[in-house]
Amino acid sequence: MLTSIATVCLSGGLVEKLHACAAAGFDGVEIMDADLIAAYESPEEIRALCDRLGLTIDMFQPMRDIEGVSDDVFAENLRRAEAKFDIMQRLGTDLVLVCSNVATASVDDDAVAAAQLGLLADAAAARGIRIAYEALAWGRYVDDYRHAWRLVELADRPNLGVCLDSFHILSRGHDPAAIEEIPAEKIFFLQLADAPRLDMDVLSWSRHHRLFPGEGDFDLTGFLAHVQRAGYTGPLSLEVFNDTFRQTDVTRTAAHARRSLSWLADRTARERGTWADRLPEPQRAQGIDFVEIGGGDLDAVDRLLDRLGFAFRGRHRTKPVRLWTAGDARIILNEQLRAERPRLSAFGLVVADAASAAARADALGAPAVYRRSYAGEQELPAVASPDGTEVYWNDAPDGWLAEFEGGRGVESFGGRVDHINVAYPWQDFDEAVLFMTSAVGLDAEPPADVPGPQGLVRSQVMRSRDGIVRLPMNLAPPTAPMPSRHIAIRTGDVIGVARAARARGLDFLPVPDNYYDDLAARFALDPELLATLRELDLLYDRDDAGEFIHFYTPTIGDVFLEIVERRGGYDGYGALNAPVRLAAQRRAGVGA
Ligand SMILES: O=C(O)c1ccc(O)c(O)c1
Ligand SMILES: [Mg+2]
Repeated sequence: MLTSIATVCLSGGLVEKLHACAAAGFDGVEIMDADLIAAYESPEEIRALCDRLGLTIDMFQPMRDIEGVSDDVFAENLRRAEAKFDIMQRLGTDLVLVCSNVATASVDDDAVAAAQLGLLADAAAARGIRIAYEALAWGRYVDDYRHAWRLVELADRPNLGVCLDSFHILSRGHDPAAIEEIPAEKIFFLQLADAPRLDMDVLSWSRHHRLFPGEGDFDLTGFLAHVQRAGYTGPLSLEVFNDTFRQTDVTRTAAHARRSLSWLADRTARERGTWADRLPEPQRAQGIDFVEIGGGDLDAVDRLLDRLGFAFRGRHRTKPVRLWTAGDARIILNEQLRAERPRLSAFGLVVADAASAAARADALGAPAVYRRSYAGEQELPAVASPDGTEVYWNDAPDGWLAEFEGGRGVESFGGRVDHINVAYPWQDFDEAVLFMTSAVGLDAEPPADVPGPQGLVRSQVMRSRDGIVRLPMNLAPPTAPMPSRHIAIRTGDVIGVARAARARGLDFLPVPDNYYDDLAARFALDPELLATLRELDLLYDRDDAGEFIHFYTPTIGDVFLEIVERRGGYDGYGALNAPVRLAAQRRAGVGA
């Protein structure tokens, strides 16, 4: 597989972009005209740099508003094109992207447009240059790749072909199946972008909201399978116009971009049986092995877990690490991590083959992490996720339990981890979605916005298909403090757990009275249940499938716990209660 990326995807100057593309392992680049214009290096210097970095310049782009014009406008367009052909020869690249005319087209006649493309191709041929014609989704007369292909066929020049761009095709709902009718040698270039389904004008959607493959809603494996069946063997190139990626760290974003192509090739091979670029087998998570809270001093977390009704299962034989459990939920407290404040530092997943899971994450460019361990102790392979939270894999899940000694043998309530709620700053969110999809094997649910006291918090649940692993991810508004992460424990009797915890002296996150008045208005609740909810600071939700009752502990450092009970088939997270929780936490000084 050859990989490429348009320089428009990245932040910084052209030279920085090229260094980042090479470091991320791309084979080539599409150089955006605007990036070259703003650079102080000459085309010859850029060419030499690409040579040195081992990058091919796969395409120069874009050339705009060429065809479908009057004769005098066309004469001027040819002059403009010749000047850019000069630049291309100095860059040493032989392929130029010509976008369908959006601005100056005045002649809606295929014969005229094809004749002009033919003349442009002839001028290019004299210099050994090839033209890739692309239908922009908002082109004046040509906005469909099938139309672009008809014009290319009509013009009939050996150095004129099409550029296919998944965004323009899929955003308009055009059937990509007809790609297979285009001869392979006429598909000069392939640009890939994903995008969320948005109800907005297609130009703004394209210029601001494109995403790397695996981060949006497009069926890119289906799209790529058509391209493959057409016989295309050129580079898979990313062309992602996105406001966030144009601001984020260039090296990190280039690596993130490269990961998206590895994921796409692997997923296409598995789903469609076409591309051969497979990564190690994805491992389905069968359960949550543990969740770890790290920090320099975790005594307050010990007290919290004790009062909540967790059982102390002992200290690690060789490390400053302690284990608390409630039924199948295992929480590890790790004072080896020198974070100032307690935080959610890691979680472990149970899989059939931990080494394969780690090899896959490694192939996707995730950095491996290691913990000190001694002979006889179970070693778990792990990588760092984009926010630094470590993900461990375990295929012998009870292996490490015996490393803990001196537990008190106290009974806990019956529980298991229901979900782990993580949070990302705005610039890392899409990268996190791709990481959780590609390296951890979770699927993205449709996102939702939760109104918080300092802006909308975007919430996106990543989960295993069977719902055993659920990872709601929150995106903080840019100017708000990062939302704390939390661990939610599911139990069959949240009221009993709450009562016992209160009797042991646990503070709860206090819920305003107004909330209960609203509950009474929204649901015809049994007065006794309503009184219990009010008394114990419990939150409530209900849908057609069932009921949800839950409460939150105070936040310690950057982490807190939630105890939940799901009744019937309730499958959500009490989204309507999230604004109340966020407001209550702000009042309690969290994130201040
Ligand atoms: O938005 C644009 O102008 C633009 C330019 C070049 C492309 O390849 C493209 O897909 C869009
Ligand atoms: Mg394009």
